[in-house]
Amino acid sequence: MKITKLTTYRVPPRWMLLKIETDEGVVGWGEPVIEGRARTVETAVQEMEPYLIGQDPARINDLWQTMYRAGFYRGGAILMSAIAGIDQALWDIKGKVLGKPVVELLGGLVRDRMKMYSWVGGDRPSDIIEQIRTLQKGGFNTFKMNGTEELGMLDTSAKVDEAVRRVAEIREAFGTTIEFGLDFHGRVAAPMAKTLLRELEQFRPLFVEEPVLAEQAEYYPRLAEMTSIPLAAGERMYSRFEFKNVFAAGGLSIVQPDLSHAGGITECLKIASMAEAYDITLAPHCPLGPVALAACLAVDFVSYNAVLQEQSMGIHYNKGGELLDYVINKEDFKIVDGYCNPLPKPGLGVEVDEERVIEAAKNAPDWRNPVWRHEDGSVAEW
Ligand SMILES: O=C(O)C(=O)C[C@@H](O)[C@H](O)CO
Ligand SMILES: [Mg+2]
Repeated sequence: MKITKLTTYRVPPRWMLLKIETDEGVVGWGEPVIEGRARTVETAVQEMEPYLIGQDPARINDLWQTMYRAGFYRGGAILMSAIAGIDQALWDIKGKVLGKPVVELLGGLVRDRMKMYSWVGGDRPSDIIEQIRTLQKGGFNTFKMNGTEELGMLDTSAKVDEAVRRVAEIREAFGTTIEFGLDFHGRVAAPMAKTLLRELEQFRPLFVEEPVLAEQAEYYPRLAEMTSIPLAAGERMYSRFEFKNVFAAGGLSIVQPDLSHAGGITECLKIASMAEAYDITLAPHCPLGPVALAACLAVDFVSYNAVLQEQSMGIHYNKGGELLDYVINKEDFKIVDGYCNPLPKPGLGVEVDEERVIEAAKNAPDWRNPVWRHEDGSVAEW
């Protein structure tokens, strides 16, 4: 079998889908994208084509290593997202050729169902109680929200109180009938992280995500020393070579590689097993589309340390498109009592509605995250 063609489709709300065709008619789908840089990743995918056209799609490991090493420069959000989407599509092809779900090619299920969580509150957290109540009706009992709005590198007690009050209200309303993670989203600088973690400790959030920016990862062990709140990070780290330094330094309890940013299934499987060796849990980042989610689930169902899976149904970013809009087998993604079952179909398990994708790609948005500014006019971490 030979790879014959790669086609990318940028589609609402802010995703990109990749179709890899072969000379025997088997097609694989991937989701290479960096939110807000879809066109850049699209070009990176096109620049990877010479490594792929005419090659045997079954040789995923050789194709992965070639895409990673042959261009001399490596790593980073763009190149690793391009490789990620191509890798996903190659696993999809392999499963379809063998008539098996990817999980079966990876040694089979380590669990029967996977715990899912849902976002609430939006960019500037609000209406959280109501949104939790609504999602509880859909069976969710685990949630994530932004921990703060814009926050200065050094900010006021009032801002700290605002963040704490929001969390206090959640515990007041739901007690321990629900769990929730707080995403600091890189908005919190080291000077404020210590204060916020100390003040939030009493409410025992399930985790605090990106307690500081990924480029400040040396703070993870120091922050972990002063709090019992599990610290989570990983969406802005892109290969096992980045994660190894963080694992060795300590501090992380949860690692959150993104299957569409960190080299795909081939790379994230390695990151997951490295994490397990350090007693670190796995909770793949996935505010994206159905193929990315399917790739996450393939890793979740074979990784003992997988504990939670993000999914984007109802997420505040999905304006103009929803998780299952481009999926024919929607029923396979059903979430029951907050859990998702393994996707049963061969390959990644997503039957892509290609006509819908092609139609939607005609109005591809150029999604960008907003540029926030502090009161003094300086740019704020979004
Ligand atoms: O889902 C998360 O944990 C996020 O932090 C969302 C962020 O990754 C946006 O997708 C960036 O555009
Ligand atoms: Mg996040």
